[in-house]
Amino acid sequence: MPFIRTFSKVAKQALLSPGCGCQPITVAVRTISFSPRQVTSDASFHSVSFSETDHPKVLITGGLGQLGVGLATMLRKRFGNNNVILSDIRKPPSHVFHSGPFIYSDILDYKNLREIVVNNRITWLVHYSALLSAVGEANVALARDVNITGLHNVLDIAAEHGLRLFVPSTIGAFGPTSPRNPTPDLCVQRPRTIYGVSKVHAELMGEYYHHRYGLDFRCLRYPGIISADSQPGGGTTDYAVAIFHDAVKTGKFECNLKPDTRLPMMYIDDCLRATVEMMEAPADTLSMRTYNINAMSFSPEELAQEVQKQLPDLEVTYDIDQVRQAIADSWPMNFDDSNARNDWGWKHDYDLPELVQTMLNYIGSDSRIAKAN
Ligand SMILES: NC(=O)c1ccc[n+]([C@@H]2O[C@H](COP(=O)([O-])OP(=O)(O)OC[C@H]3O[C@@H](n4cnc5c(N)ncnc54)[C@H](O)[C@@H]3O)[C@@H](O)[C@H]2O)c1
Ligand SMILES: C[C@@H](O)[C@H](N)C(=O)O
Repeated sequence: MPFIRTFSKVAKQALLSPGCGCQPITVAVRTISFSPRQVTSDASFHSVSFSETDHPKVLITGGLGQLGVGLATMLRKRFGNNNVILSDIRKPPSHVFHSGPFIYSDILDYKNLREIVVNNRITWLVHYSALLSAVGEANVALARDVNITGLHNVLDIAAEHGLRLFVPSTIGAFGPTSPRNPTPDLCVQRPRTIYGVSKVHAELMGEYYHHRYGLDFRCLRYPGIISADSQPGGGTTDYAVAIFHDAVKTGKFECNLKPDTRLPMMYIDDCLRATVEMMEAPADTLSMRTYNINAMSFSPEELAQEVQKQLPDLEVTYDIDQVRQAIADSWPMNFDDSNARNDWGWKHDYDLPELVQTMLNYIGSDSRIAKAN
């Protein structure tokens, strides 16, 4: 029986301050027989007494995807290398493995995840594991397991151990009946992908645990994220990363979305900074627990034109992927993030020209180094 059903009392507000966690990473060696899903009805959440001056001890699930390594780098600079643990089910590349603590964690393995949280005195959990929109449609059963069952494990462990929990949502949490231009925080959400359905579920479950049990749940709906040094994991917005690599390497790009498909987008540095800012925001500044964040909106032809200002010889052709196109046509065109801006001061740094310049500088210098070696 899920532990949530066994609680008769509403737990007190989970502690809001970031917690301490200065121990070196602990390898899981014990088998724990006690399950928090079987606690008795008079149980209450841990009352964690951390000093305000101590750093949080952070665990990032699904950390080897497009966003996790960058977030770990940012958090490690802020809180210290040993206070941020990356985890995933994949083998980390050598530079990631040697840059700070890494641990194997399958979010579908509840006991293992709980053991990692306990043994390492985790206080913040950033839950990045997911199957994105296009790969989710290709494997609905796996997406349902990872995105929904995995989330249940994370929620229960976060609630039981008084963690601050960040779960990203997405523009994909909206659907064809949502207002698309712009899309506000609160409106109809009837997505038509398993990815979107699982993210609406995550938003609602996180907010429910917050109101019912005091879980410090925080959620941002990210737009499509664009990064130079990490590859996207199979989404609908991936074209906006691929164009830069192809433009620099071959001077040609074949786009899988129609030229006028407008979607909200953001450079990775803005996305990761927003995540840290929202995690650090005092609870009383958060009038909601799930916020839209945005930076820019553009279509493939507008992005191509901006890239062609720097690389005029770039040739762009279109070969439409019907699955991705149908998904994109149901998503927001512009995202209204005024609540994030008003409540906790969200402000993006990168618009389209800065994004293009930054991406080309990064990928261009990378390819010059590769050619020189
Ligand atoms: N990248 C974007 O454009 C974007 C936009 C909106 C929201 N998001 C959200 O941000 C989060 C991170 O996105 P990303 O782009 O880094 O995703 P990604 O697909 O690149 O990485 C996801 C990671 O999850 C891991 N994973 C899969 N199954 C797992 C399991 N059973 N246990 C543990 N890990 C598992 C994968 O190995 C992978 O490394 C996701 O929740 C995603 O929905 C991303
Ligand atoms: C938008 C986002 O959630 C992801 N990049 C996708 O396209 O699936």
